[in-house]
Amino acid sequence: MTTSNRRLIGLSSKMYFSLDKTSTYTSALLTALSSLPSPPPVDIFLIPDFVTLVPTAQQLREARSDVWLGAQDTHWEDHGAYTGEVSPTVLRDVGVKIVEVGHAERRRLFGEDDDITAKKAAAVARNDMVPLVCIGEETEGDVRVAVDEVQVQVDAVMAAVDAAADVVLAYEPVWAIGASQPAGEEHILSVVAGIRNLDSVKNRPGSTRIVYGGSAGPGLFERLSSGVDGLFLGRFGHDVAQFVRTVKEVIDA
Ligand SMILES: O=C[C@H](O)COP(=O)(O)O
Repeated sequence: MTTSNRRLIGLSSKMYFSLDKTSTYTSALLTALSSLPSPPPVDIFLIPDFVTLVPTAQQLREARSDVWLGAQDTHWEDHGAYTGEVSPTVLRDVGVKIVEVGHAERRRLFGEDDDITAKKAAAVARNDMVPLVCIGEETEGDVRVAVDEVQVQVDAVMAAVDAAADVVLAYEPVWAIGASQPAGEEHILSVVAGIRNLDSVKNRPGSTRIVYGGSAGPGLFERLSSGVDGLFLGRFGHDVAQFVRTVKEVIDA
């Protein structure tokens, strides 16, 4: 796998979209992105739900798109008696390139801890996809406290993932997810600088890109571009025009 330091921006539809909505969203997105240079100067990813991965992969293939297909989760084993789970090998077969693990909603609602998140991240890298590891502190407050809380999450993942693999960390303060506005730029930049300075991050040979997520949308990236590698959008990317506007901002900042 080649390492990359390109900026990246993507969107997870979480469980908001119907089958039809994912299809119409993807078509509109591909049309809007066709005005960008090809290949685009940043990595762009789209993460629909599991059921729509196959038709979305087909849409991307038919459009010969450079947009990366992503998955919202994976199991940590490649095969076995794990009813209801999805294998990372199947995700790779479908054409998935980036897999989200450890999202705050998985941690809070489904009891996923750092150990499970680390095993999932390792499984993604082992199957030649990029782990998109969500990390973030629970409560709004001091930068030092946030970095200490996030360090435990990051160290667990980095101990499990091949040191040469590309990793993307999505810094998503839990208190800024689903909010009306993102965390303040000073807080984001300070915590991201603290993450980059962790031994488990700065000493690994593989690339570690850090994007910000949590009520991200248009108008944010120009304030973060000095220290952050991109954005991870949720609700504020549901409108294709708003998402593409944000993509352009990440390219131009
Ligand atoms: O997966 C994306 C993040 O959790 C952000 O979601 P949000 O922008 O809707 O708060």
